[in-house]
Amino acid sequence: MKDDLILETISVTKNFFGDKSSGVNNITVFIPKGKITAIVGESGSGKTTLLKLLSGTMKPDSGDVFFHGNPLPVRAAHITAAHTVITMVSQDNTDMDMAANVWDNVGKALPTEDANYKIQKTTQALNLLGIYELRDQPFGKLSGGEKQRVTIAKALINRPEVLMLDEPFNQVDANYRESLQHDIRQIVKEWGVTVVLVSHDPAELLSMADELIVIKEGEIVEYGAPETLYNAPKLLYTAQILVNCSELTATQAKVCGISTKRGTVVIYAEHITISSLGMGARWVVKQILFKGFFEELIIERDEVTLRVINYARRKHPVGSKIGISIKKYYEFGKWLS
Ligand SMILES: Nc1ncnc2c1ncn2[C@@H]1O[C@H](COP(=O)(O)OP(=O)(O)OP(=O)(O)O)[C@@H](O)[C@H]1O
Repeated sequence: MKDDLILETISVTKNFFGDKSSGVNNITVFIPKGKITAIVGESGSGKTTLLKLLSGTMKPDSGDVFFHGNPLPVRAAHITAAHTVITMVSQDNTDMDMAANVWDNVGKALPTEDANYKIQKTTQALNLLGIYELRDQPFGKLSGGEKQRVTIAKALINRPEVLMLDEPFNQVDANYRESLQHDIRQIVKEWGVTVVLVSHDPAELLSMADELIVIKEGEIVEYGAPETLYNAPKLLYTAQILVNCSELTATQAKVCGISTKRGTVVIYAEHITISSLGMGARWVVKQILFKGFFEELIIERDEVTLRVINYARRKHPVGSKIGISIKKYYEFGKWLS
């Protein structure tokens, strides 16, 4: 095993009730040390199962999981304070005491009764996640985002080597999410802690993760740096997960002035510009999605639908016609313009 890997699975399979379409099949994956690796994929693709196998909280039917090159022992699903090397934060907050305050919830993860040590470590963990001011608040009364910070503080208090996060931003509103992502990145940099996380919304992780593992129907289908997978996905599945794009058949592509010998081309919304209004404009604006400082227009022509990013907001109402110019499009394997 290379020094820069911390966890690896070799041909790991875990099915539920003997159903091969459940869980994960024959997965070999390497988790780099001190980096953020995100497992992405459609719902039910096996993300959480893989996370549990990597954390040693689920036993594979076959195959091996190694931690620092040694077999990873399987332990109880409910992680106790003694399990300090790999910690897992799940979405359900089941190991948090709703009535107890933030301080007690976080401090109880320490495997010691030494009062001074507890004060020092708990203060440090709360400060790390920017929640020291919440220390006297009952956990149950916090917002989703605050709760998530508390559970992460608790998971980090014993300075684990690996932090596993299952959908960490699910309950967190958009503003709060960015600062939490930023803080997790800081901790990774400062402490060298390895993070493995699962997300439903991979687009938001493009700036956060160092590596992406793309999983489909229980198998890993692509793996690499977010930028690489964004710019040159090998599979349509990956493009659809990571990018705001439209998939067109060769016949539909013709409507856009694209002639292709492939069965499918993909057009990213960001590569379409609005070029004309009035006479030459043949695309009808069907829907406008408000995205803050820009809009996404859903446009249609001859039963072809495209998505277009529009920064000049409120200029093209529903029902109006526009002309477009497509800067480039993607045929799997190469960009064309
Ligand atoms: N304990 C279980 N018993 C039976 N089937 C299970 C169990 N856990 C997972 N599965 C099945 O295995 C498959 C993968 O589930 P998993 O939770 O790993 O997917 P996921 O990608 O994390 O899904 P989601 O994004 O919806 O949370 C699904 O078909 C799921 O129904």
